[in-house]
Amino acid sequence: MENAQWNKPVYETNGLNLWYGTSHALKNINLTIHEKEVTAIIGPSGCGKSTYLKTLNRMVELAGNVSISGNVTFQGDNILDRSMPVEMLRSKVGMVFQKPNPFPKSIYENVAFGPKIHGIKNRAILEQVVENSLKKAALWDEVKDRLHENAYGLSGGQQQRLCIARALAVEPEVILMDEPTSALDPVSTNKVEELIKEIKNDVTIVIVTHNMQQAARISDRTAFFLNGEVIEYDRTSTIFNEPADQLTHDYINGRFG
Ligand SMILES: Nc1ncnc2c1ncn2[C@@H]1O[C@H](COP(=O)(O)OP(=O)(O)OP(=O)(O)O)[C@@H](O)[C@H]1O
Repeated sequence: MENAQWNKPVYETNGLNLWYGTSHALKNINLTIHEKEVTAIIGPSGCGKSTYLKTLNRMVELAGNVSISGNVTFQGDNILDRSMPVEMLRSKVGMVFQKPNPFPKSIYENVAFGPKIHGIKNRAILEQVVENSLKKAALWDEVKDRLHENAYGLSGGQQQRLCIARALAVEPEVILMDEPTSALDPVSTNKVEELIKEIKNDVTIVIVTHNMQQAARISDRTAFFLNGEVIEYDRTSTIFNEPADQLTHDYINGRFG
């Protein structure tokens, strides 16, 4: 069942424009991300999905030569304001990438890393955080007897769930996911989808996906991007069953993209 219609806004994007050099990648984006919902971002390759996602934690600036106008507020603060400390933002907003990227450390150390950075030193507390995070990421049973083995020994699907556990360990408000299952087999994909449905009780999720069935299965709202613009943004059931825009209809039905 979808969440209530008006969950509290977490992010509010107003009149966002972004250029890489002279290339206009995001055009007048207006989008509200609601708390404890899964918001899917869909659209053809190159339409600006990842750029928008990476604006939400200001990672996009790492590309260099990026200029931005407009407003993106996170919990009421404009994150594009230079005075907003990016570390504070990133401590509340985790990210999971297309390719699992565990650290070359043990499973335990991967999950304990963030809490340690945040100052937790007590071993018993750390052990509890690691266990809870791995349980939330539906990985505990598979790794509880090998916590001190290198994370690279896990399968790709397990590594991706470990990365989700690592993100959850710092109790973020939001997790941004950039095509988190595109490198995984169907069984692992299913596990990650189930876990996304589970963790949205605790955390807001924004997910970029090329897989429209996935967007339909797991998200509450869907934004359809095309050529740097949001063509339509609505409840997922509306986008997939009765979209307002012909372009959305055509994309959903595989006519292009
Ligand atoms: N670092 C960069 N420098 C210059 N242009 C970039 C950079 N990153 C992305 N772009 C361009 O910005 C546009 C949007 O790219 P983006 O990666 O956001 O699209 P996307 O919808 O996520 O695509 P895909 O589905 O293929 O990952 C594209 O035209 C892309 O070539």
